[in-house]
Amino acid sequence: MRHERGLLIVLSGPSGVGKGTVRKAIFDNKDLDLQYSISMTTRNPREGEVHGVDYFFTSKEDFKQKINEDKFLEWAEFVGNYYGTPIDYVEKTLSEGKDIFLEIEVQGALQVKKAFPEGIFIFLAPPSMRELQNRIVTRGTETEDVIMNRMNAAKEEIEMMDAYDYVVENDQVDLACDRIKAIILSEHLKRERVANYYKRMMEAE
Ligand SMILES: Nc1nc2c(ncn2[C@@H]2O[C@H](COP(=O)(O)OP(=O)(O)O)[C@@H](O)[C@H]2O)c(=O)[nH]1
Ligand SMILES: Nc1ncnc2c1ncn2[C@@H]1O[C@H](COP(=O)(O)OP(=O)(O)O)[C@@H](O)[C@H]1O
Repeated sequence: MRHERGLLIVLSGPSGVGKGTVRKAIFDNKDLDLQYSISMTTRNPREGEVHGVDYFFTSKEDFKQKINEDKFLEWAEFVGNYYGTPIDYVEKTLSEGKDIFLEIEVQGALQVKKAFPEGIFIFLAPPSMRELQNRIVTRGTETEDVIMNRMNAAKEEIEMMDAYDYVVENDQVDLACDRIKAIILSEHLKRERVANYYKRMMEAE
């Protein structure tokens, strides 16, 4: 049958918009059966972050070696650090027919789109630039310099919104979470309908 592989879902958007928060809400909600792709990064762990849960933390040397060994589906340099999606787990999950969920920044999402045009690309957008800045400042994990760099990156990232299949506003976490759930469920229905129709059509006289 067609479409027996799982769905690849990419949630992307500017730093501070609430990707991590919304992603956690989606995973806490048991309506969807998704596997999370844990990224590798060279940035230092923040307080409370756990290796192998939030990220695989590594050195720049090790990261570069893995780039050369083609271990990443995509990777990007973002405000001075490397971030990448280990390819093996993505491939394994999809081939088992399970859905995989990636939370990555915009350059990486565009690379994934080239490799997996059938993926579902969701851009999480802030209600306003002022609110975006508020959220990064309120989170309190970055210095003023880093916040400025991230705000500059955000302006460029927001320009890439058109390349996505869906734009979801993160005004309230539970609403954004519901919208994303609705997108994933309807993509499932769409694929099932196409697959069933295809089967019926091929079996019919
Ligand atoms: N391209 C790419 N971006 C990633 C990956 N993992 C995380 N990111 C993104 O890198 C950016 C910085 O991440 P991080 O330092 O954790 O900051 P935060 O997301 O703002 O809390 C965010 O936009 C993440 O979504 C990855 O594997 N690949
Ligand atoms: N809908 C929302 N309304 C208000 N604050 C939010 C919302 N979503 C996330 N936040 C807050 O904004 C900050 C950045 O969220 P985070 O999930 O770390 O963003 P990202 O992963 O995109 O960088 C956090 O302090 C988070 O609690």
